[in-house]
Amino acid sequence: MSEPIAALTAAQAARAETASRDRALTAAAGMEIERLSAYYGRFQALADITLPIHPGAVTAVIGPSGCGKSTLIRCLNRLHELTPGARVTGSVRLEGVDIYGPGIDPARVRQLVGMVFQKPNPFPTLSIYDNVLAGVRLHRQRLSRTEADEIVERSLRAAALWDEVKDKLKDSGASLSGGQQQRLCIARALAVEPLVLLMDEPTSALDPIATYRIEELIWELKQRYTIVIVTHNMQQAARIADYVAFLLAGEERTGKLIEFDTAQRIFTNPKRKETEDYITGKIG
Ligand SMILES: Nc1ncnc2c1ncn2[C@@H]1O[C@H](COP(=O)(O)OP(=O)(O)OP(=O)(O)O)[C@@H](O)[C@H]1O
Repeated sequence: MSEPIAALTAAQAARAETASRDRALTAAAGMEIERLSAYYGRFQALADITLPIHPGAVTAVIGPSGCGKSTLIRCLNRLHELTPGARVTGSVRLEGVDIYGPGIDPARVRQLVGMVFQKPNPFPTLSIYDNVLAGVRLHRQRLSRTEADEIVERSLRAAALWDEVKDKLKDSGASLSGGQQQRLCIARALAVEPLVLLMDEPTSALDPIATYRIEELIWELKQRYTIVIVTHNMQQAARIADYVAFLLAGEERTGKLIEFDTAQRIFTNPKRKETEDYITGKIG
């Protein structure tokens, strides 16, 4: 078991800090979702989902509106349970360790499995510089100026934003364009050294050029991170995904996994008729 994963409990978090940094530089982590069901109160939003998230690859989660795509990825970093009345059964393993297991610190899980949302959400009152550091400061009380500068530059470079903002780091995050704001949010997520990056429709609020830049960035990021992206856009899934999970909800509105395969198989030769109907636009 690798060092940062073994140290998901709060007690070991400090020792894991360095190991996590080293690891993030070298290898991406895989996840295994097994018999996962998710509920909002008595309503079952997802039933019995089992699929692998392959390391260093992009997995796209697709399916019609309301089939449970967002719910699924929110279960991968324990965000789902923050909704009052929400709960999860089954397991999600990160490098072999069940993130729902006893003694696991959810805050640590959310650090290792980062999230970027649909609408760019930089903190409007914070500068670009402080936006990048916002998550880091939750985990590290003491941060020298040199360390902070290094994290800001490394994260902004990784998010392909450094050249555009390096001369105005003290400007408000809200002064940037929508696409730049989304890359700032990606920089903020990367600054805490995650192993996996979850993206919930990260380009749906962006114009085609900003979308293209984010897609290019996702290509670069998968060299170092495992990425799971929710998208409604089939062309986007075909362009960027290595693997695709197709979900569908029946009349009872509970989402189920219909098919998981390589993107190439899903888009050229899906096994299930429902998948073919969805990707050809007949349903959804
Ligand atoms: N906070 C909540 N309380 C109760 N039900 C919810 C809540 N959030 C989502 N749901 C329900 O759970 C189901 C799955 O929602 P989810 O947002 O995960 O679907 P989705 O596939 O991501 O949809 P979309 O593509 O429209 O974003 C839907 O029936 C939705 O109405």
